[in-house]
Amino acid sequence: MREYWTSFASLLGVLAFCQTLVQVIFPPELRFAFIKLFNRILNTFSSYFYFDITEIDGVNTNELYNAVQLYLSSSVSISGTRLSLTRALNSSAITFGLTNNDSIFDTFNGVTVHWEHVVTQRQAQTFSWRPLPEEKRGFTLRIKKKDKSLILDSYLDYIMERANDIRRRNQDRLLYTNSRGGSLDSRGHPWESVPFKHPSTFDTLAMDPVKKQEIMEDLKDFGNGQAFYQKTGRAWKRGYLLYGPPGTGKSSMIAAMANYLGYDIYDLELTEVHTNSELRKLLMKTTSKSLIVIEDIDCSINLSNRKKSNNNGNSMGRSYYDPEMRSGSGCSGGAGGEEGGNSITLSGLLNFTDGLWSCCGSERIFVFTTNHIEKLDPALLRSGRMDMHIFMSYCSFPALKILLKNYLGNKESDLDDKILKELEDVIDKAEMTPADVSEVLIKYRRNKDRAVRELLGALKERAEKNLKNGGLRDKNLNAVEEEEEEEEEQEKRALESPKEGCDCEKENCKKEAEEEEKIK
Ligand SMILES: Nc1ncnc2c1ncn2[C@@H]1O[C@H](COP(=O)(O)OP(=O)(O)OP(=O)(O)O)[C@@H](O)[C@H]1O
Ligand SMILES: [Mg+2]
Repeated sequence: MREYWTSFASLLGVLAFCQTLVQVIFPPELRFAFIKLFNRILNTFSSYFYFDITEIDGVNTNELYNAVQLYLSSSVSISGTRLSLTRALNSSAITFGLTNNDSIFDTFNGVTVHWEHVVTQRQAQTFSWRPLPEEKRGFTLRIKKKDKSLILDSYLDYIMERANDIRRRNQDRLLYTNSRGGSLDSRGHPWESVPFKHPSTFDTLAMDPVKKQEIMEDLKDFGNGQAFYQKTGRAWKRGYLLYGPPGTGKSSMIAAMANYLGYDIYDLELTEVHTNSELRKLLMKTTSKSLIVIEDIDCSINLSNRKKSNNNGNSMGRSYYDPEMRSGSGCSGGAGGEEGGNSITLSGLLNFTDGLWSCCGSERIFVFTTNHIEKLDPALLRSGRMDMHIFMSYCSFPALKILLKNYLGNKESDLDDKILKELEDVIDKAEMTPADVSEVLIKYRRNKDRAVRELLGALKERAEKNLKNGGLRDKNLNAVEEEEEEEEEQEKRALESPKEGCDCEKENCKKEAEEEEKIK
């Protein structure tokens, strides 16, 4: 041991002597060049490559530095006794990382590399447009020369990807809106964002479990489908159309999708978009891994330019009518056509979802919602644009069981068999939305038995009312059809009626002329 210390002291002595020699022999301006040359000679004989990744690259922040920091924070092999903890803005998670001048080994594709977090004091600045931090921070990656070509590029790509993943997972979801009506913020961004904290998940969503599972699997396949989309030459995007009466969970489903995939939401207010090119610009400013949502699509765009045949009824063979016709269902105004003074068109919207521009960025999901699928143009509904059509129905028995569990903590076995049977018998006839059912459950939730009884009462009452009205949905659907027929008839009459001074040979022109003659 003593010998070891003696040799160590001699080595230090030699080094100190060399340093003094360098200082004496080389003037300060040559000293730096000498050290560089010395390092270069050392590197030539070294079996390693070293890569410095500094925090600030010139005057710009180096994205790779931040990515490495995040990546290493997730590394399972971090085992030091001192770690740095950070919580970023808009993040609810705390990440830990290497402290100053600490180091760590990492393995990628069977190759081991070494990372060192290097922190030094920055030399006093004379003048700079942008004040730099006092500390100069960076990571040094040491990698064996023979391994460099094998892994360097793919390793760095992997780090960037992992870091983005971690960032997204740690960061709160963001909800973007374009409600500023086309004006840009100080950074030239057309979207405004707020943290998105909707608690809806697929667990809380009341719907048929088989359908729910199918949607979840579809979303998962999409999220993991990069290679598939690449291989098949398809843009990595998917469209979902959610349709059904108000209060059946369309918006809740969107929130559940975003929470499930960890995506941000872009809530596109079409009435605030004035031209097709503005729509395209908005699309270009969305990030990947996001849901682009247009709610109540039938109210957002004027579909009067659709072909007549599409206007008449339900081209998809599905239709329903909301008995309580909420105020929004009338869809006043809209973004399109002369009424709103906007020139955004259906074809602009189709291009938005499926044109070449829709492929800028990737991994994006378009979600449209509507209460009236029959009003939508088939072009909008076709596969490739809206790949999956999801009908959000009135509360079914399986959905009711989910609501009872969520709101009252009741399992199926907790409920009396007789009540359960009664609920099952009446639920479909009642045609109550999950929103209506939840309202009853919220009101009486402190007394579970009463809540179930009250719900049963409300369902029976609604079922009876529906029976008396001869099935509200059918009745109202007929009313809509009659109204549409009447409108059509009026349009036909308007087309056929003679204009002033008309001298055509049409039958009704002749008749009217005769009548006028009689009156005279
Ligand atoms: N399927 C459902 N599962 C769980 N909760 C639901 C469901 N449907 C509705 N709700 C409850 O009702 C409320 C309204 O639902 P939501 O806003 O999702 O309906 P919607 O279909 O989007 O209605 P609208 O067509 O009017 O926009 C939600 O806050 C939610 O609590
Ligand atoms: Mg909604």
